[in-house]
Amino acid sequence: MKIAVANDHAGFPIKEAVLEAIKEAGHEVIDLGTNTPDRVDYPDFAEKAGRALIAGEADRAVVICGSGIGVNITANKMKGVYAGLVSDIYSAHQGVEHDNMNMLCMGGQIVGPTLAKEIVKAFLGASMMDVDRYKNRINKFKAIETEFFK
Ligand SMILES: O=C(CO)[C@H](O)[C@H](O)COP(=O)(O)O
Repeated sequence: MKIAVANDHAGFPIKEAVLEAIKEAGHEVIDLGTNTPDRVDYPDFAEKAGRALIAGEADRAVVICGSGIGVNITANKMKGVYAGLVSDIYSAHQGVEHDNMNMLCMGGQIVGPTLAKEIVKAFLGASMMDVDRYKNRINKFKAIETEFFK
């Protein structure tokens, strides 16, 4: 898969670990920055990753700020982006299996590099499960998305 990666300055400290995990899992990185510790605004980077998903340039995305919250809120404003804030391995795969999460958000001030690598690998190794109740629930949140995202 092609995986978009975007982060702000506070996500930068775990970026290298994230890139390593993606490559070790056999996927291609689309690096959307930032690539220095200089202060930037997280919405600009969450938006880049969301646009890459929506345009079909990326299959999934990993986006990092200090807490993961700012990028998560931003990304979920974009129709077609299903972002989850994750700091544990179970949620990293369950979010894909049940909810078809296509963007993983993490906090570089919350999750260390070793855990971040395991989270990324769990996210990338997961697939949506073919279970009617999960598909029905996704259809329900997509109906809400359609109503509210004009
Ligand atoms: O976590 C974040 C948003 O949820 C940002 O990374 C954080 O707000 C950056 O703060 P600062 O500019 O003070 O370094």
